[in-house]
Amino acid sequence: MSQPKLKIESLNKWYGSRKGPVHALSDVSLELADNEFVSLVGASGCGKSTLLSIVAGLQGFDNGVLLTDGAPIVGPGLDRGVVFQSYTLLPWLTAQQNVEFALQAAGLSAAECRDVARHHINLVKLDRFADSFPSQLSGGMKQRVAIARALSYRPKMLLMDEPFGALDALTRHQMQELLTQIWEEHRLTVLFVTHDVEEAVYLSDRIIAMSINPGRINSTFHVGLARPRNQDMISTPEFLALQKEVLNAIRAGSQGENEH
Ligand SMILES: Nc1ncnc2c1ncn2[C@@H]1O[C@H](COP(=O)(O)OP(=O)(O)OP(=O)(O)O)[C@@H](O)[C@H]1O
Repeated sequence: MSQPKLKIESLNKWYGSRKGPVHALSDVSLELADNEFVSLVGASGCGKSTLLSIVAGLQGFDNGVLLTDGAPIVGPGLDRGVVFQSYTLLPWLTAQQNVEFALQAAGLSAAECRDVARHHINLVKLDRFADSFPSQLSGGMKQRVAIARALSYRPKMLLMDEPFGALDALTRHQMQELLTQIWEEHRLTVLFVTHDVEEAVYLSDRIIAMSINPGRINSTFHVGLARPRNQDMISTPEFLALQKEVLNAIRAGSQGENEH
């Protein structure tokens, strides 16, 4: 049997705080298959961002197992692209240059950087805005640049923390369409954090609902909706029933064990 793309086993993470230790992740175990799209949902503070940043290698954990393709994750790497809610673009560089900058760090020549960056700017449909600076771009466009940048060094895994959380509803739907299209064409493993259950159902193969205090996995939902998906599916009984089930799980997990 092939290795899972991501394997998390009995992972624990504690933070120190003035009020005492916070058990941010308690015995979290999760596997992602190659090309699988998995969303993490749950009440604020259940550890979604912590888990994502640990997988990104941006912070460590106290104990447990964390492997990608069977190898331990010990820090950030080009095999994992990260997109956050805030756009994190360099304001003094154009859209094209922001992507080139990431590629220079990956060791490509100047000509390769230019070509690969242009290809990914086109992929996110920003051809006409390649030479615009972030201040000249809308929120959705800035997030397209961030996605182009994350995809440009061809990661095997895309880690996204509320990437569309700051966008208006229409732009958000457009970005969901774009992401689905890119994911269907290029196939990569995605771990996606969102507060929006509709978004999670629309995008995912699987949804992981987490509980708070301590942060842990409380339920898993397989999304059986056919692909390719379209926004019309959002009003079908099947979609709405799953959305309700996930919402109920989030509600049930929003009061911590430590608070009863
Ligand atoms: N740097 C830190 N120091 C201390 N405690 C932290 C730190 N970062 C997160 N926490 C705590 O760890 C728990 C999990 O936080 P985390 O941000 O991962 O949750 P989340 O589910 O992503 O929340 P949200 O949906 O609000 O972003 C919370 O109790 C939070 O207060």
